[in-house]
Amino acid sequence: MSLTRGLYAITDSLLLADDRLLPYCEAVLKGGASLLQYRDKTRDQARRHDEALRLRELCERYGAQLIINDDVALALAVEAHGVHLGQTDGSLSEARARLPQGALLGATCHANLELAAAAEQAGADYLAFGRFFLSKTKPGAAAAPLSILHDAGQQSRLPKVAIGGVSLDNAASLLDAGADYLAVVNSLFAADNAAEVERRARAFVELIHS
Ligand SMILES: Cc1ncc(COP(=O)(O)OP(=O)(O)O)c(N)n1
Ligand SMILES: Cc1ncsc1CCOP(=O)(O)O
Ligand SMILES: [Mg+2]
Repeated sequence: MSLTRGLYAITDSLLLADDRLLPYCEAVLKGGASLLQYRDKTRDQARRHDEALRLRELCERYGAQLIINDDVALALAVEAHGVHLGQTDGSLSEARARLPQGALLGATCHANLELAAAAEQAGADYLAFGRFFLSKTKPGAAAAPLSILHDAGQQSRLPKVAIGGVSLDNAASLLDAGADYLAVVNSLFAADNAAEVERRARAFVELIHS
């Protein structure tokens, strides 16, 4: 399935503790998210494998794609739809070579067009830029200007993902600046119940397709 535009939900092990992972992820998928990233920084390999497998099954039920953050081996083990790698997560070209044909490879490019060009050269399927707004999930992430989205579009035809503090209040500014996907953690998952998560996902998706 090729990438176009949409909502890219990213999990967070703190916000999704206490058995919230599956129901809240199902809620974003019901709300129309097309990409779901499993982002878990713990070292509990057995739990990570189990959760990733369940999320892959869930994504398949909703016609969405599961992307594994940081970990090519886990993506291969659970037959995920793809992997997202940052600048310190290993070689993109090696990941490309290890992944099966058709698997998605995403790359963090911060606010740097040279990183974007290198990622494209290495075989990335999308380019992620940010953080654009203050992020509760990753408060130390370096700021990126909205103009990087426009500039990246001049250089590449690959889909551009915007990340960092994305909310329903600022989403339109990112879409206007050229974002194809909105990658969101806190504004989706910091919610009291799954119905609210679904409502927020639906609102993002409506904005993206309006
Ligand atoms: C879609 C998307 N964009 C950027 C990131 C950040 O990746 P990275 O820089 O490797 O930081 P961590 O997420 O691993 O802390 C991402 N995960 N997803
Ligand atoms: C992983 C990552 N990389 C840059 S900001 C960020 C976190 C995004 O989470 P939130 O949507 O809560 O700001
Ligand atoms: Mg990473």
